[in-house]
Amino acid sequence: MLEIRSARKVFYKGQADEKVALDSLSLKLATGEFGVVIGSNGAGKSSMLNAISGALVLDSGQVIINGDDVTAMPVHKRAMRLARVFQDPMKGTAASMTVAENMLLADLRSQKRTLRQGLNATRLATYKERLSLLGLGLENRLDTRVELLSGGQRQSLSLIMAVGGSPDLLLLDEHTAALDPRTADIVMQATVRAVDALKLTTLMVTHNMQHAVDFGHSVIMLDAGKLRLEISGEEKAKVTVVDLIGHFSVKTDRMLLAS
Ligand SMILES: Nc1ncnc2c1ncn2[C@@H]1O[C@H](COP(=O)(O)OP(=O)(O)OP(=O)(O)O)[C@@H](O)[C@H]1O
Repeated sequence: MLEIRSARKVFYKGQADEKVALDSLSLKLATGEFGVVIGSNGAGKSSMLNAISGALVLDSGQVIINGDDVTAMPVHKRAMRLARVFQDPMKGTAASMTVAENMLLADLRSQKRTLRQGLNATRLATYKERLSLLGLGLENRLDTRVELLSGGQRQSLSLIMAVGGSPDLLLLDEHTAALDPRTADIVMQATVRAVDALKLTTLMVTHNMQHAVDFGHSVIMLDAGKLRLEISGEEKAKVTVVDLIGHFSVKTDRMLLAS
C-alpha cells in the first residue's frame, strides 16, 4: 500500500523562477494495485517518484508505505523496500557480465554481505524460474553476456533484477520511453507478466497513452503538481486514448497526431 498525503515541494522558493513541483498532492495505491501515472511535461510525475524514493525531500506532507511513515527515512533504507526501473535500458544492468551474474549481483544487493555465495545450482534454478516470468526466453540464456541482448531484453532483465527482493512497491519511471514501439510493447507484456505473477504494487509513469489505456488497474493524471484525474474499475476498462488526451491542458504534437 502506498499513500501520499498533501505532498508539497517548491523549487527556488520566493525567487522569480519559483516552481511548484508538488502542490498538496494526495493519492492512494492499494496493495497489489497497478497505477499508471500520466501528465504533461512538468506536471510533477518525476518529482512524485523522487519523493516516494526519498531522492526528493518534501517541504511538507507524508509518504506512507505499507502503513509506515517513511517521509524521514533516508534513501538507502527506503531502497530496501522499493524497486525502481529507469528509462535507459543500458543503465540497470552490467554489460560485460552474463545474465546469471547480473541476477547474482541484484540478489546480493538485497541481502546481507555475509551471505555472499557464488552461482550455485540452487541460485541458477531460482534465476531461471524468475526469468521465465518475463516470457522472453532469457531463462535459456543465463551464460550470455548482457551486452549481446536487445534493448528490450535488457530492460526486462533490469525489471526482474529490481524486483528480486520482493519490494513493497515497484516504481517504473518511463521504463519503455527509450525503446522503439514494438520493443516497448514487448517490455510492457513482460512487465505485466512479472507484476501479475509476483503481485507487485506498482506505479508506472508513461507518456504512452495507449499503454495507459491497455495496462494497469487505474490511471492517475497529474497536472501542475496536483491530482487532476483518477480513473479505475469499469471506467478504466472503457477509457480510450482520445478520452485521456482530452484531459490534458497542454497537448503535444504526438498527442494531436494520435487523436
Ligand atoms: N531539481 C529541480 N530543480 C528545479 N526545478 C525542478 C527540479 N525538478 C523538477 N523541477 C520543476 O518542477 C516541476 C515538475 O517537474 P517534474 O520533473 O516532476 O515533472 P514531470 O511530470 O516528471 O515532467 P516530464 O514529463 O517532463 O518528465 C517542473 O516545473 C520542473 O521544472
